[in-house]
Amino acid sequence: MSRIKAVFAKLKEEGRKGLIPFVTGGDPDPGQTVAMLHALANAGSDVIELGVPFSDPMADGPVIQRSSERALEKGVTSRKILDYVAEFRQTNQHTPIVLMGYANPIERMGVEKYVTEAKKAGVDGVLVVDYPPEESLEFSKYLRAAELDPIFLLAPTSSDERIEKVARAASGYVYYVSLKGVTGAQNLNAAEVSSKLPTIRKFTDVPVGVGFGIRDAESACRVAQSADAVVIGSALIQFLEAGSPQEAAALAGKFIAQIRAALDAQFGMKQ
Ligand SMILES: O=P(O)(O)OC[C@@H](O)[C@@H](O)c1c[nH]c2ccccc12
Repeated sequence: MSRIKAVFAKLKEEGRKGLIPFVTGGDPDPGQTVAMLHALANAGSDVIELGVPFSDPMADGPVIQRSSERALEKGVTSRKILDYVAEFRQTNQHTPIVLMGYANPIERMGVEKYVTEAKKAGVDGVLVVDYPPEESLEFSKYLRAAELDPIFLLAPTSSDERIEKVARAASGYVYYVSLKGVTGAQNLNAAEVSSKLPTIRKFTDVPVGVGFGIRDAESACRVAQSADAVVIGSALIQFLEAGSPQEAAALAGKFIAQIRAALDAQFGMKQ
């Protein structure tokens, strides 16, 4: 069973909700990234989304754009991201890692090689923002052959037909984008999210993770009423920006631990 599948099966059994932080690999300090991954895992993250920095991240708002730029300035490449994962895996074999990125850096390495190297490093899933399922048949084929989960995005604008197609191709989890906009947007509407999820669930049993605009324990708990997992990126990165790069691991753990506690207090696990 894939690590992602195992994590969601356990959450379901316990009646708990998944917590998925997003950080850009190499930001704020490449020397801190592996420690940060461990801190996120130890604070109760169920899956970690690790961003591959890219110069033109069109789905991202200013916070993640800045994060990506900082990492690029420090020379963080796709290869280095894979090395961080491999180092993390030496002592953590249970927390799934999903690589988040754009097609260009992957194509630069070569799609097949990228998948082989990702598998070797201990990656569990890959989300490529500009690879919708119909344009990434070859890529998905390589991922499946390597037993990596292709993670796809659905959005409020997705038609029922599209939802069906993506839901059927999904494994690991489906990523439902909560709003029309970019990462870090402020107009989250949990009621709107919950009205869309039954359409996705009609076509698949794969868990649904929801992200975009979740900023704190309160918004995480509201979205978790209907989602299987919540994704938090920009708010975490902003929190890290307020501290020094050397403290990044400790701060990331602190931020995620309080959201973990709020979710567990409300869903399933008795304190
Ligand atoms: O930043 P937010 O609003 O908390 O949303 C999560 C998001 O950052 C993360 O999942 C992500 C980062 N880059 C992306 C690109 C596309 C889809 C999702 C993402």
